[in-house]
Amino acid sequence: MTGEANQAAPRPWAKVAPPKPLLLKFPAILLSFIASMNPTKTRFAPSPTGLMHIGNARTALFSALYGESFLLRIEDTDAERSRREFVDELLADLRWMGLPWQEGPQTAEPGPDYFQSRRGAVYQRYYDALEQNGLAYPCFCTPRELEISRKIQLSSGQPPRYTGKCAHLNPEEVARKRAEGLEPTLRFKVPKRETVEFLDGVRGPQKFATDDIGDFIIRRADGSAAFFFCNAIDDALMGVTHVLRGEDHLANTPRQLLVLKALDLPAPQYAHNSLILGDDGAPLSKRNGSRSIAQLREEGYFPLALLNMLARLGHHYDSEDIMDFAALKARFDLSRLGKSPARFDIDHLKHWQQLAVRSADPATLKPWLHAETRALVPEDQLAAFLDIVRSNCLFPAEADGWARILFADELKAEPDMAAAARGAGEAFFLAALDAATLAGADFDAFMKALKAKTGAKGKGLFLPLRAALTGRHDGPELGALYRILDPARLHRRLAEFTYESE
Ligand SMILES: Nc1ncnc2c1ncn2[C@@H]1O[C@H](COP(=O)(O)OP(=O)(O)OP(=O)(O)O)[C@@H](O)[C@H]1O
Ligand SMILES: [Zn+2]
Repeated sequence: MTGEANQAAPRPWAKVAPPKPLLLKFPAILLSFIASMNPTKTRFAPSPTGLMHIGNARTALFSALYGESFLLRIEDTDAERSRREFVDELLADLRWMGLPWQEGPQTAEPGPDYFQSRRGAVYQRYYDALEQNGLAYPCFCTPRELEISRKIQLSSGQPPRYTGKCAHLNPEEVARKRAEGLEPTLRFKVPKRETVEFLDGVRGPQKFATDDIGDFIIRRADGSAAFFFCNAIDDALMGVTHVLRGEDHLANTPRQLLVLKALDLPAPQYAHNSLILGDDGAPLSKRNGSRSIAQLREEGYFPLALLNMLARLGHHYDSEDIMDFAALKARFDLSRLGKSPARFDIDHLKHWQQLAVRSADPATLKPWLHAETRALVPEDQLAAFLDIVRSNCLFPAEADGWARILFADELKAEPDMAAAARGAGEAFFLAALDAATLAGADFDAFMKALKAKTGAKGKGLFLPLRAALTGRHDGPELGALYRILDPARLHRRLAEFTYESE
């Protein structure tokens, strides 16, 4: 492995070691040891609050590409927005993309190992440890009080952050407020006048002053764990060595490093990728209804196309060839990640889709077709039809269109194509019928005979034939059409214009 992220992160802020909670000291040492023995372990930790979009998918892919082992964790502490069906969709999307996770849930049934909503008891041990060591305190401030304080700070030109008001409550005051039935949040006490530094695998050295970070909530009033806390704790407990995630989390990292340091837990190395932007220039987000992976899957995109597009979105490969997951993984290099935001362009995805369709074998292509399409195509014509699909279609719906043209009787011609056929005249099609009868399955012989009889060439030869046989401008080469059409149907289509042109 190469790349900046594998160098030890400098931690000059670790000058004064915090009091080590005895209860947790031994496991922490053990965890560091295990982490040092283990291979690079990455993770994807989505919240099941919507359908996975291309930004999430790229984060998952980069993590899977980089990690020697890859873990999946469901961050479902937001009870209001988290939904079981989104976990289902998420697992389906990752499986469809072919991203194998070595650790993580196999079903959407929440369990204590990889669903944060079920890990309250684990987190409680660490809350207790922080509180006992004076590193966290209950906060009874109401949302309204916090909002007023925020406004005051903003109006006096200060950045809004928690004032630390409740840090000064004595145990009696805390007990009294609790007795009144007030449910506090738990805040992490941020050390003063320190600097948090880390080496970001994408963005290089990072430095944050703790004085710019207000004491932040690590447990919500309803008892649920806040992101800063459970995300960091779980990475440590699960032995994650490298966190590849979106840049939206960069400012969270110093907070998470402070929590881990306070608990003497090992910190992973972080690499923050630029966000993927949509057409409107805003980052893709579950909240703004960005195009979902499920939607792409339904439209018939191949996972291989998506993987190849995503792997090149903000990451450079020397080869422009389509590669499978293993090849993408072998050539993935953290130092080739770009710092500027990448824009999702559907045409790039279509480019890879075209390569994926072209290179797909029958075993991949056949189930990709709609069931109705498969029902239309005679078994002995399937291979020839798949060849037509490979060079003419991007999606199953397009393949279905061609199956209807080639294997069903009714033909809906584009208006100008019907005119083009009629324009060629009765004599042309009578000659074509004769030539077809003479040549049988031999397309070259058919063309030769038709040319000889009519003197037509170039567009004047091809266009009326294409018009009569398919009713469409574009499509498979004429020879392929000629060979795949049932002779009786071919003759009927040519004969059609021997009457109409009168
Ligand atoms: N537009 C984006 N581009 C790249 N990565 C993204 C983008 N949006 C989110 N991510 C990353 O996807 C991972 C999972 O994030 P999460 O499940 O919170 O999704 P989200 O789209 O940010 O959701 P929400 O809209 O609820 O904030 C995180 O690592 C996050 O940084
Ligand atoms: Zn408070």
